Amino acid sequence: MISFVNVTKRYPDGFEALKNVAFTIHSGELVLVAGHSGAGKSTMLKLIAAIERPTYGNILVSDQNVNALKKSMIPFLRRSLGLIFQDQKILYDRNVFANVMLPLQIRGFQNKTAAGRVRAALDKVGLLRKENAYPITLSGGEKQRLCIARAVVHRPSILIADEPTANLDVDYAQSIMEVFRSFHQVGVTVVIATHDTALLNDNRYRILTLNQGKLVV
Ligand SMILES: Nc1ncnc2c1ncn2[C@@H]1O[C@H](COP(=O)(O)OP(=O)(O)OP(=O)(O)O)[C@@H](O)[C@H]1O
Repeated sequence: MISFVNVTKRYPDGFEALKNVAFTIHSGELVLVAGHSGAGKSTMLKLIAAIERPTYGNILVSDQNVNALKKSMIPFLRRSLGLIFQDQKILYDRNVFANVMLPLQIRGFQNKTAAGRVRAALDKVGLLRKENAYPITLSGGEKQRLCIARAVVHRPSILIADEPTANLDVDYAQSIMEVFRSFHQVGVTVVIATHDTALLNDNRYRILTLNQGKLVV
């Protein structure tokens, strides 16, 4: 579960990106976050992951009060999260397998266990055939799948994605959404910020809409 209780985020320059925002996303839900450019979508996702901290209000993620977390506890919060942000770099000097392996190596997994998990993650996103490929040879959609595989390889219960279908054509965007839906179907909570009108017109999804930092109700 993710809960925002009257959350305001003011950046150091004084700009209020979120104003008194309150909502709850229940475990296992798939929710889209919509709004104009600058509405505060990325800020909302960064607050969930404690990449940014709120100025006022409380944020609960899986029963943890994120604002009360000491810096040293943030890695424990992140273990339950899979993050797909635009600025996460793919390593071009390693193949697909090694890119997805990296988060597990950092967490100290044994190679054999880790290799099984990497292949399971690549299989889920449809990239198993490309495990030896170098990222330079992948299409935009395949690179996005690589980022998703890397985000889910430690089996998080919550997936957070910022504009995961940006710059992809309609067919690729739909297939990326299928990947997110498949995680949702096995009980993962999925939160996706998007501008994608095709997605936002799909009435299967609950949508949280932001307008100038306020939640539209
Ligand atoms: N570190 C920061 N310092 C100051 N202002 C910031 C910072 N990060 C974001 N902002 C401002 O906060 C507002 C909301 O930004 P945010 O990135 O959350 O919007 P967004 O809805 O994700 O926009 P987009 O769709 O263009 O990505 C914007 O006006 C942005 O300029």
